[in-house]
Amino acid sequence: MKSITSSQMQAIDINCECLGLSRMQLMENAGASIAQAVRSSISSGRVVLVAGRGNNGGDAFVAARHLSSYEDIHTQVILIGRRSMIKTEEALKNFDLLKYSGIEAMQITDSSSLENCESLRSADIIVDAIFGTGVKGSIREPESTAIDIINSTGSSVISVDIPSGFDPDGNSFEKSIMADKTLTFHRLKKGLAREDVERYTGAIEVIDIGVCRDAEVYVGSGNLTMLNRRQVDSHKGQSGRILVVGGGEYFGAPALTAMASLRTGADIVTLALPRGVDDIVSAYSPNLIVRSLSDDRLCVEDVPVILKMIQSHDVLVIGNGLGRSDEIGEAISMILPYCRKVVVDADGFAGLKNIPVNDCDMILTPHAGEFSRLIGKKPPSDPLHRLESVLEYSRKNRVVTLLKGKVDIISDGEDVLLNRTGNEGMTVGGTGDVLAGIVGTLFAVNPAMEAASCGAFINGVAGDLAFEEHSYGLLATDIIDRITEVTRKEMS
Ligand SMILES: NC(=O)C1=CN([C@@H]2O[C@H](COP(=O)(O)OP(=O)(O)OC[C@H]3O[C@@H](n4cnc5c(N)ncnc54)[C@H](O)[C@@H]3O)[C@@H](O)[C@H]2O)[C@H](O)CC1
Ligand SMILES: [K+]
Repeated sequence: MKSITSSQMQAIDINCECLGLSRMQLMENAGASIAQAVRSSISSGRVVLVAGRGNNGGDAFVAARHLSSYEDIHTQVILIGRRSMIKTEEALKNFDLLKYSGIEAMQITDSSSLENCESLRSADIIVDAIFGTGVKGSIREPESTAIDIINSTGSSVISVDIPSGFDPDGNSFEKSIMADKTLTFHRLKKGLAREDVERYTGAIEVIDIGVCRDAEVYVGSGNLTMLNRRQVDSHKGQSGRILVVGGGEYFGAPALTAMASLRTGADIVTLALPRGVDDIVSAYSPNLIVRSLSDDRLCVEDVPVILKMIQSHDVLVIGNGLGRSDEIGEAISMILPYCRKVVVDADGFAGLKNIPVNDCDMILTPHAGEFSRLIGKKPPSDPLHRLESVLEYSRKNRVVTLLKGKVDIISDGEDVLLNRTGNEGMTVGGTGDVLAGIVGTLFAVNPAMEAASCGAFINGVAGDLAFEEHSYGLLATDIIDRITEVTRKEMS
């Protein structure tokens, strides 16, 4: 069964919110499913729900409200902390609803009051909702003692989402609740997919909480929360040194790629350009560092110089405006095997005859015509088969493919994401060059799949902002001008 990380789950949460499905609604579904699970375990008896101060606890407050309507079940809530310490609005709202269901929650700030808590020891079921995917670092008090006490009661324990203390992503952890059952929401969390977890989780059940499909299938603002951010104390070069190898046939393409890369936050963008376009691009913007190649087109003689430059850059973006010839294709195929991270776009595909199967991390950004040349046939027109051909190509060649279209398809050979930002005004020349620059900068500090999918999203949103002002008259430079508006809003 597909498992996801806690940050992927958080991204889905945010994407749901953007689509209009609130955390409150998801919490209500989560809590109701906990109550349902308790009810199917016991028809009568004493249930104690031990809640933390985050949304894991919020789920338990909802469950308690649902259980309170069953007279033969005595429901008690213990909050580890005070009401004023509850972290989220939706958890607080559900805490405050408890009193209207006749439930008086105990508020514990000192673990000693848990030591002699008779109701914990005599509970038929304890619901563990101290924390779920939000656990960070070593377990503090009184949560730490709460975990020990719950584990010592011998009561049947149902854990909400994740046994409290257990690491959701499969990293090491110091202590955890030992549950008899774990109800995890929406998708199996990566840490729960491991072999040896039964002693902590007990039986695992994946509970549907009504997440809308698009929140997971389409790239959204939530996905951008997974991007690594520039550190406050970062120094020059830490946010990405990008080398653009392009131009020759055109000078505009590599210049657009380079400016987009800078606008996305790269520290340094160097262009290696054939003679003739080098001077034009140098004059285009003082922000660009231009190194001249040997001739008016990329050629094999340039390879040693480029390989040397690659050593001092994080990502190579190659192809924009290069033109096509056997010599250019040969030079590219001599460069690619020595790259750590490379974005191949436009005329760069000529060098991909036999993709170098090495530890090179590669993102390809073809449009439909370029993709059909890569796979040797026209890509299927129906969405599902088109998606499968991108998945298959990416898996076989161990690359991330961003197939551009009305709906972009992004795959790393395992997962597939779709991007539907952007508009028909973006068919104007140069938008692909801008995308390659955005993806290149993100790739410097993020995994390829995140860089490609979020790059497509940012490029499209910037294009939508440009369309609002310029409609079908929008230019690629208008998109570049709006990149920071998108990244400031989405990545601050
Ligand atoms: N779409 C979904 O999957 C839904 C998930 N829900 C539930 O929400 C939690 C995640 O909630 P969050 O508020 O992000 O964090 P937690 O409640 O898991 O924990 C935060 C809570 O715990 C405290 N804390 C964190 N680390 C420590 C520590 N080392 N020591 C002590 N205390 C710690 C922190 O201070 C906070 O108070 C998810 O698991 C689901 O259960 C939604 O309710 C429904 C949708
Ligand atoms: K839990």
